[in-house]
Amino acid sequence: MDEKTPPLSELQQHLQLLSAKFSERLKHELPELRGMAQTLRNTQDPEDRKQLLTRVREQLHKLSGSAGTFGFGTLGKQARELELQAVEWLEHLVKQEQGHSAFLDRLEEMTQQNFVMELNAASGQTVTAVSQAALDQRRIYILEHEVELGENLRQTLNNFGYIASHYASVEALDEAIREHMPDALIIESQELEYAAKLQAQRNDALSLLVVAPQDDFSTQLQAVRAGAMGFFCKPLNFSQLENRLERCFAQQQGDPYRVLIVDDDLELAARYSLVLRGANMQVEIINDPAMIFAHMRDFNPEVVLLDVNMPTCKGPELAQIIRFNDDWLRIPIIYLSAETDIVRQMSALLKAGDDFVTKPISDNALIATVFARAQRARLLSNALSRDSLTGLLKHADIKDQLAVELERTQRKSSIASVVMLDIDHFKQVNDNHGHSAGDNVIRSLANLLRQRLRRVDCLGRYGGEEFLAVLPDCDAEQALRVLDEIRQRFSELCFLSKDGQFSVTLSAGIAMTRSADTAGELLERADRALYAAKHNGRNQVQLGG
Ligand SMILES: Nc1nc2c(ncn2[C@@H]2O[C@H](COP(=O)(O)OP(=O)(O)OP(=O)(O)O)[C@@H](O)[C@H]2O)c(=O)[nH]1
Repeated sequence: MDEKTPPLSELQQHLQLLSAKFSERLKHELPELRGMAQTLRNTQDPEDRKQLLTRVREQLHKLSGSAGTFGFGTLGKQARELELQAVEWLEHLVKQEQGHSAFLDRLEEMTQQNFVMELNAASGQTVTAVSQAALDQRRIYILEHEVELGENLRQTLNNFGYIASHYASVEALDEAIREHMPDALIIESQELEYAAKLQAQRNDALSLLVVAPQDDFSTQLQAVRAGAMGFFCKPLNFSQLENRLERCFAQQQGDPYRVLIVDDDLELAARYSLVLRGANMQVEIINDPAMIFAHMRDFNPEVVLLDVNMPTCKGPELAQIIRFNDDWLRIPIIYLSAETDIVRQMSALLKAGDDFVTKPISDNALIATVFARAQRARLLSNALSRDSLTGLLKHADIKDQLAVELERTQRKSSIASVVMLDIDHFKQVNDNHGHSAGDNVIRSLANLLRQRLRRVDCLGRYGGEEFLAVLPDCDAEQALRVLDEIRQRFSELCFLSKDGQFSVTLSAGIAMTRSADTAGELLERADRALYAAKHNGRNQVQLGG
């Protein structure tokens, strides 16, 4: 049930539709409760009363958790108070038979009221929508008076997959900006005044990189005051500059957090999902806890939201099942429950799980809780699984991804391409230009791959100068085309070392998931294709048999 984030107005409409659906549900649920209250009045047998009262309490518990979320705050509060009384009554069933008549009066009274949707109160929790930036290709403007340098930089950034434009004067840049705002601006330090003015006119900060003839303190301070995110001295190191751009964009817009909701209440789950999608998160819902494994594997959530009271399996039980699997230890589990008893909350958390959110929860509180958990989970996961030089997955993690993807293609009868890439004669790069120039080349290839491949593709640093990419739903022809384009662009990149400029090439081998039963076999095939590419003269892509 993974859907794209709808626009805000559409989202609000969806939310209202769900509240209307919930209101329809109340038309059955409230009379049902009233019926139970009346039966309770006439039931004398203590065992029957206990059973009935337990059902009433469960029903009240559900109502107290959901009504407020759908805008029926008063009903939610009343249900909560009655639930607490029902609990009390259940605990002292034998001793205290008198007080319950007042309880039943209040219960019947509640079910007869005509509750109105308190929309204003509910939408006091306005859903914060984060705009979905055009992620595919970033527009970069360069203001550089030295035409040759500006053009070279433009060409290099285009090779990385950006749409770069070069301007040789502030006037020309200003005209372009009036037409279309760029995602980032690279500007010379003598034009910082213009950059500062531009920043002051915007609500959100523009990614600004400053190029200066020297790195003195006062120019850098000026750059910081203009809102610069990077400062570079001439002669320009293009790959360092590109790397900084990449970091700026990664900070601005990461992939949406993935959230899995497990709740047997369809409408409530749909509501949470809409609210989180409105905050640019990707959400899947499951109503049957037994489906958990497939969703954990395929969707790979960064946060799991668990209802506590589900008929077939309690939330803490499901949390314990999730914790049986070491691969899912990093994923935070948040319980969503109308349970306010701190002792019972603690006991659930002691079994498994990381946090407790009490229903009804405001939209903004839900977003904030999930966001904070997801952010931390991603940071932790990146720190553990990402290679520090390139930010790509480490050897073991990309191999894990390969196994996951192979299993998925086998289950769904789909295909994926697996690519092994290696930089040609890399030892010579190190020997001729130094280790740090070599590191720059590795980082640049990682950035280029990130830019040119899709977000669904998995990328890892397999070895020193060797990379592994897994491209889901990508046939051999597409893989060949895209890899050959990457090869071509990489060969056109111009690197700088103390001894001058140089360029480098790469070789790649592709294997198709269909051709192998195991991840090991696939890697072997891709490696053989890479070997063939090297053997045939390098700077080429080969498709394995
Ligand atoms: N700068 C840098 N060099 C690395 C890193 N990891 C591995 N290397 C170097 O990469 C070089 C790999 O060289 P080889 O495997 O002999 O192959 P090659 O020179 O690339 O030649 P072919 O693959 O046959 O085209 C070695 O010199 C390693 O020291 C790294 O993180 N940074």
